[in-house]
Amino acid sequence: MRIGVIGGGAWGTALAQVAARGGKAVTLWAREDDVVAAINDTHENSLFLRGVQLSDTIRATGDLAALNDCDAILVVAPAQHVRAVLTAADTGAIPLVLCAKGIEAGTRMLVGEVAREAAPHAPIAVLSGPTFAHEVAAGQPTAVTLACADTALRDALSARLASPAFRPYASSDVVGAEIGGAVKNVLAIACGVVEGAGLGLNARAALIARGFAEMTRFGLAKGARAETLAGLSGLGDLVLTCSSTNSRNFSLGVGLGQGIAAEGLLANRQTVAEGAHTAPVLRDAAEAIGVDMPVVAAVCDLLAGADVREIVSRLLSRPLRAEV
Ligand SMILES: NC(=O)c1ccc[n+]([C@@H]2O[C@H](COP(=O)([O-])OP(=O)(O)OC[C@H]3O[C@@H](n4cnc5c(N)ncnc54)[C@H](O)[C@@H]3O)[C@@H](O)[C@H]2O)c1
Ligand SMILES: O=P(O)(O)OC[C@H](O)CO
Repeated sequence: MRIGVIGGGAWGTALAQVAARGGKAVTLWAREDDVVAAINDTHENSLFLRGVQLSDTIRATGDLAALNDCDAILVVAPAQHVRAVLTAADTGAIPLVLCAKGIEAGTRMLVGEVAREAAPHAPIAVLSGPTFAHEVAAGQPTAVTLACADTALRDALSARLASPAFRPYASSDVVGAEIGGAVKNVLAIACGVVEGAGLGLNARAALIARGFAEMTRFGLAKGARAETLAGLSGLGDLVLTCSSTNSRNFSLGVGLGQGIAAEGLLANRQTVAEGAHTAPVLRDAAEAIGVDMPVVAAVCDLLAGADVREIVSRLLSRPLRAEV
């Protein structure tokens, strides 16, 4: 199975490295000419994944047409750009493995729904889970959810990508795998706020648990399965992203918690904090179907400039209620 990758950010590059293990050829499309040149000339993506020596069987290209002879393509552009790159790539019926975590602004579509519109003939799979790119690229042990309705395709993809250090767990719940990854980014911002505002570890644990309740309410309403949300792509990724400043979303929240305005934190950044884009879309999508997501709403208000103490006091003064 010849693998192509769309997206030369940290995660696309790390996944190219996963796919290239054992000396297999991988074609990686990157948007930036200097990323293409750096990968081909020095086998390092010095812009997005500095310090990782990449396999010399990874060939980078700036030409999307170079992916047309692949047997499967990992789509690793940020969620807000997936539609544009898939439309431009025009890869026909080549299976797409969606690896971005987010919801498209404007349409409120999950990345899978976007891909079905932009590439209507392509079989769709989703790869998601607790995966810091640097650790994956360094070969540290990692497990992910690989969701696809077509079991033969799913098994072929799993066999192609698996190694002792990279374990895909199979699922048929594509929507569930997507929702976990999209929602956890917003909740990670909230946990970062708790850290930045010095509210303590009890508060962070409470937020992870109550955030997971929000993820579950929204996911079930959208047709996800509870066990997917409690698995690697949901709770697993939530715990990872809410625990470390290695997370861009958590780090953004730390800044907000310290009272720094979102505008400044988000200006001129090269790396993506998906939760900032997903938060308002998720809040609106939840409101539209009557799902209560107070932590997500609080993150939206903080991103819009609300005062941290006011938002914390609003959350803590909500009426007491049953846990479940
Ligand atoms: N970095 C990780 O550890 C990690 C792990 C799992 C999933 N993800 C997800 O992977 C996706 C990509 O994130 P990343 O970390 O690889 O990115 P990154 O932050 O390392 O780099 C930003 C990426 O955005 C791309 N980009 C910027 N403007 C663009 C445009 N107009 N059109 C197309 N692409 C554009 C850049 O080319 C670059 O590839 C995100 O959805 C992210 O949530 C990331
Ligand atoms: O750095 P973040 O917050 O985008 O998180 C990266 C991955 O999604 C963690 O699984």
